[in-house]
Parts: sequence; C-alpha cells; structure tokens
Amino acid sequence: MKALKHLNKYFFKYRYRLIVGIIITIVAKVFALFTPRLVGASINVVSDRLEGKITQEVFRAELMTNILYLIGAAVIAGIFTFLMRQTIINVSRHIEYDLKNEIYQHYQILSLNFYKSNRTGDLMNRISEDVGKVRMYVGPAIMYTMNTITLFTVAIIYMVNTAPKLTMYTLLPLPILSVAIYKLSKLINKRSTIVQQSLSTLSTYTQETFSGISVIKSYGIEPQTSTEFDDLSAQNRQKQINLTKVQALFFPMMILLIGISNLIVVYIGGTQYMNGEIENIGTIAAFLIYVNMLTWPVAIVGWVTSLVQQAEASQERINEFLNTEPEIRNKANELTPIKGDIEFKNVSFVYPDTNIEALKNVSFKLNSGETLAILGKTGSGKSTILDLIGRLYDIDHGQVLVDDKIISELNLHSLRESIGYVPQDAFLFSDTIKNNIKFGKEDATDEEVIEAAQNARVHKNIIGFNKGYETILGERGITLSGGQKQRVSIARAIIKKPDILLFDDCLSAVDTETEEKILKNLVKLTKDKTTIIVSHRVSSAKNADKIIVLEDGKVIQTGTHETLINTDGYYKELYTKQLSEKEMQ
Ligand SMILES: Nc1ncnc2c1ncn2[C@@H]1O[C@H](COP(=O)(O)OP(=O)(O)OP(=O)(O)O)[C@@H](O)[C@H]1O
Repeated sequence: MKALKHLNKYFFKYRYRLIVGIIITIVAKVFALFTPRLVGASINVVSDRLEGKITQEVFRAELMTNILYLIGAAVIAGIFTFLMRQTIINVSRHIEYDLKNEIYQHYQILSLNFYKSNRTGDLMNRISEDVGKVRMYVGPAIMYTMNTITLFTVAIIYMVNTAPKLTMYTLLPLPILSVAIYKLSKLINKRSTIVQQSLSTLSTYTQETFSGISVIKSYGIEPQTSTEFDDLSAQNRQKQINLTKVQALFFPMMILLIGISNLIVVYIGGTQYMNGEIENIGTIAAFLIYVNMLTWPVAIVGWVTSLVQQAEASQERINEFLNTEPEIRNKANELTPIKGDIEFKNVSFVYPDTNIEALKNVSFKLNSGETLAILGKTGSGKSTILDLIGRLYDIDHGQVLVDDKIISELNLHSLRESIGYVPQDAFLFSDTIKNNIKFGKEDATDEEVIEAAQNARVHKNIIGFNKGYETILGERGITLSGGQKQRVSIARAIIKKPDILLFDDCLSAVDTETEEKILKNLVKLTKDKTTIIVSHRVSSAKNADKIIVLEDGKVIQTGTHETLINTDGYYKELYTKQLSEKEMQ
C-alpha cells in the first residue's frame, strides 16, 4: 500500500464528497436490509393466520403495511444506490483526471534522454492503462468495501439477535467463497495481463504495417505480413481462450457456494424450527435472503483485494516516472532577456545513452545578429551543436555561453522562447496548415501567418490546395511533399520572430532555385538575429558571416566563404564539386 499513498492528497482534496458518498452508501444498504426482515415478518403473519392466532382483518392490515414498507424501503435504497455511484464513482473519475494531468505535466518537463530510454508505448500505457487500474481502487474498491462493511454489520447484528447458532452455520461457507474468489481473480488478472500484452503486440504490428504500407507494397511483401499477422492473431486467440476458461469458473463457483449456504439455512433452520429453537418460520425466509445478499459482497472482498493489488502495482509504475527528476533544470527563476551572442568554449559532448562522443573540443563565437554556417559530413556533430544551444542536453566539458553567461544559468523558458528552431525532420501535427504555422506564435494574425508562409516560399503551394490554410495535414489529411513540409516548418519558426534562429539542414529537400529565394528572404528577416544554418550545401553557407566545418566532432576549418574557397580543404572541395554539378544542370 506504500505506492498508493501518493493518492492521499487527492483523497484529501475530495474529502467532503467522499464523506457524503460513504454516508449515502451506508444509508442505501441500511434500507436495502429492511427487505429480509419485512419478508420474514410477512411470512410470520401468514403463519399466524393459518394457525388462527390472528383475525382476517389484522392479517390483511399487517400484510398491507409490510408490503408498503417493502416498496418504500426498496425505492429509498434504489435512490441512494444511484446517489452512491454518482458520488463515489464521480470522485474516482475526478482523481483519474487529476492524476493523468499530473503525469502529463511531469512528462513535459522530463528531458530528451528520458524519452529515449523509455518506449513511447510504455509512456502511453502508464498514463492510460495504469491510471485506469488505479481508478478502480479509488472508485469501485472503496465503494464495494463500504458496501460490504455496512451490509455485514447491519445484517449480522440482526441475524445474531434472532438466531445466533443458525447465523454461525450460515456464514461458514462465506470465507471459503472469499478466498476462492481472491485466488480466481488473481488468476484472471494474470491471464488478462497476458491478453493485454498480446493485444498491444498485435496492434503495434498492425499500426506499423499500415504506416509503412507503401514500403510493404513496393517490396511486394504483403503475403509475409499477412502470415505474421495470422501468427500473432492465433497467439492472441489462444490467450483469450485461456482467459475465458478461468472467467467461466467465476459464476458457477458463486452459485455453488450460495447453494450450499441456502441448503444449510433450510436444513439447520428447519431442524431448529422443528425443535422449537427458532420461534418463527419467517426467520428462515429472512435468513435465506440475507445469505443471498451477503454472498456477493463476500465474493467482492476477494475481487477488491486483487483490485487493490493491481492498483498498487500500477501506482508503483506511475510513481517510478513521477519520481524521475528532469535532467535539465531551470536554475533562474527570473526571466532573462536574450540578446543572442553565442559562444562555445572547448565544448566536448558525449551522448549519455550511446556513449558516442559527438563533439570534441569545439570552440566558436558568434555575436548577436551574425550568421554562422556549419558544414560537415553526416554524423560530424552539426545537429548536436544546435541541440546544445537549445539546452536539450547539459554538457560536462567546456562551456556554452549565451550573452556571455553560462547557458545553464539562464532562465530556461526565456532561452527556449528566444529560439526559432527548424529541425532536420520537419514534424507537423495532424491539424490545419494555419495552426501548424501558428504553433510558433499562438496569437498570430492571419496576415502574419501568410507573411511567414510567403517568406518561407510555401504560400503559393498552400493557396493551391482546395481549403488553403485550413487544409488538414497528417493521417486523415493531405500529405505534403518533403520540401513543402520543410518550408511550413520554416514558416513556423520565423513567425515567432525569435532572437536566435537555428536551421538544421532544413532546405535539403528543396531545389536550389527555391533554396536561393528562401535564403534571400531569410537574409532580410535575420538581419539583426543570430542565425545558425546547418547544411550540406555551399549555397546555403556562402552568405554567412562565419563558416565552420566539422569532421568527426572536431572543427577542421573556420573562416568566411572567400577565405575558405581559397584554402585547400573540405570546403573548397565541396564548393568545386557543387559548382560543377550546378554547371552540369
Ligand atoms: N540523440 C542522440 N543520441 C545518441 N547519439 C546521437 C544522438 N544524436 C546524434 N547522435 C550521434 O552523435 C553523432 C553526431 O550526430 P549529429 O546528428 O550531431 O550529426 P550531424 O552532423 O548533424 O549529422 P547529419 O548531417 O547526418 O544530420 C553521430 O555519431 C550520431 O550517431
């Protein structure tokens, strides 16, 4: 129960509703428990009449009163049972909502490393499946426990008062039932977890095949994927059948034990009545109803125990993530306005998960408003430099300075707010093009959206679509070409008018002519902004104030376009190669 302590703050938050819920539960059960007594009393009236102890008038009047009480008690019990669900189950839904939000907020502040070391499916499971299991503890488990406690207390007090010996015999099979149900529930849970896992394997496989359907079709491997699906599906079927087997035992077991209890009441109760140990025949009828009313709550004790165990395991998994500290922490509470000077001083960086040394002793300085181009072969560390400027990782060796301050001492929000970042793989949400661009600046006007799209030279493409800026992208919408995606992503970054612009090889999918035009627009837009352009093309780098060339994490060349084309090395070779390619076009 240690892990579940995390929920106490929520119980406290909803304490009044919970208390009302518990009172309502008690009232509902107390009224429900009038039924057996009234039925018993009615049978006694019948028996008295048969024996001639009461007149026909008294018989009628008493029977009528009992019937009216029965109806009244049933109606009140019904209303309160409805209210009981409305309060306790509603509280569990509120707590489920709060817990999901808490987990989501925490996910948001965790660093990239966390996302790399945990699978997305796992993150999603903990926020949905596990929270769902915890809710079962908060709602049904509490409600049924209260139910059982009330039923037992009220019923047993009455039963012991009327026939103590019969009570003892009647209740004998109930603990056996509870233990049996507990064992069965555990088995059911174990097998349902196996079914869940197999279902998630099946859906992950299906989702992947659908996402990669074009690759599957072009390689003509549909038959293989069908066979694999068939195998997974067959495994799933077997697991479902195994689950059904144990589930099918649940009700027969209950019926068997209820039957035994009924037999005991009839046999022992009957004998005692004949011996005169029990005065009224109605007591046997009342006991029969009590036994049937008590069986379900007793079975539930077993079920609830396994619910609580599952909730405990789920909450432990949730707590594991909630207790994960974000690696990147904001150390400055005050906002720090950013001007845009950037300096790397002997920076070395090793990716913690792969141990790859992506940067080795890198140094450069860029004044606010200047443009830096970074070139180099693939895997040479270019994107890593941009990641470090956005402080997606903290470094161990050297210093990254922004406005002459160590980056980790700046307010994290101010830093990221001042950066417009265009990643290598443009990621667009399944939303309208307009909203995708506005993502960079939520309160942007339509004019601003259009201006940004024009500067990224994607406006004409957008108005060519039937719904223009309202066109939906993504799975249920249209698919943009690689170059169009890159340009929407550029529009998203420039609409923010940030002080620092980072372009990570984001023109690779556009032709050189469009690249030229976009770069021209960018020169205007980035005049007073610090800009870093990562590229494989000299054409993207030639107008930069500074150029650095990376190889295997080290800076191997620094200069301007003019100095570098006159120096033997990577840049000059690339320039000559790309110049001749251009001439050949
Ligand atoms: N998130 C990461 N986790 C672990 N290793 C990484 C990560 N990102 C990059 N690396 C490794 O760090 C090295 C530098 O990668 P980086 O992405 O900075 O190169 P790049 O110059 O931008 O390459 P490209 O031109 O192909 O984009 C590579 O060896 C890469 O495998």
